[in-house]
Amino acid sequence: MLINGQWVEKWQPVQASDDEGRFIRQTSGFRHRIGVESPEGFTPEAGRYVLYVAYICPWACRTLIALRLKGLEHAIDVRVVDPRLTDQGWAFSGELGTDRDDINGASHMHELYSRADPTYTGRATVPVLWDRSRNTIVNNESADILQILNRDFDALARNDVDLRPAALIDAIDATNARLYADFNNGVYQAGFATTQAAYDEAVRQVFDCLAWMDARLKGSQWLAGERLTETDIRAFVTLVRFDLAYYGLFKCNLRPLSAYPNVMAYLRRLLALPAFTSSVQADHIKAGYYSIKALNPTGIVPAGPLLDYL
Ligand SMILES: N[C@@H](CCC(=O)N[C@@H](CS)C(=O)NCC(=O)O)C(=O)O
Repeated sequence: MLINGQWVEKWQPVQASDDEGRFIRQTSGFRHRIGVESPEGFTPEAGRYVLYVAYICPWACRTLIALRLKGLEHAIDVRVVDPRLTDQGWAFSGELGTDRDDINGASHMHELYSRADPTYTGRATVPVLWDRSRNTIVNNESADILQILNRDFDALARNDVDLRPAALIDAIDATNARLYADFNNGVYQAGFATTQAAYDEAVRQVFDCLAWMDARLKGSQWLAGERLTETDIRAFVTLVRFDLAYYGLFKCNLRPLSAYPNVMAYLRRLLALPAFTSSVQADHIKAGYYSIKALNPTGIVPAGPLLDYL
């Protein structure tokens, strides 16, 4: 991680935990919005911003899906880091077809953080929305970037899609809150738990949440109302990694995903949409998660599972 703008080599992929061994996620440090009246001058312009993502990362893939659903590929460049975290964090090496950083010439993601803030302390996470005009990070919080892509770039979006319609905001926010706590972050809490009690608590939340989603999807195509919203993006990124990584590596193995028929049908429905399918690189997901040494010291990537939906 970066400490006061300097990369500290003793990088530890397992995140912080509380006294009971529960995993704690770092809060994001750059939280600007984009707008014609942005006090920092972050105005919406085609060609000005770059979205840095990793295909392994569910948080980054949320933003990639939103960008493609909105039809913003022509306006915002995307650069992809390698799937494996190195001892210097995310790298640009061209591994598995990833990108070199031709925009900033960085070899590692942390260089962009210290360029944006020479005194930055924290992990150099993806996604990052970068401003090539002011040479800085606009935002590194995927929940914000989802909203930025949905609304702040509306004048440039080629698709007339609203992922957060006013009439559904309460349902979206309520569903997102449960999804985040019990599912999106819940799988990480199971995977990175350092005590049995913390793991037991997390894995129960994950499977209670799957059962709740399955019941909700019985009479509805989407999770937060009768249309596709950002909530479906948030659910998808965790669902599509479930069999590939969370079931095995994160020990979320109480039941297979196939035990939830409505959830499976929903996952297939989302995978039929190009913005969703194109965000899934199974080889990156497996290589990335199984490279977490603290959870998989040998680094061996399992052969399976063979999945008929990917
Ligand atoms: N709050 C962030 C979390 C992003 C996040 O945790 N990204 C992970 C990859 S899945 C990361 O970059 N980890 C690198 C690290 O922790 O050093 C968001 O949702 O945007």
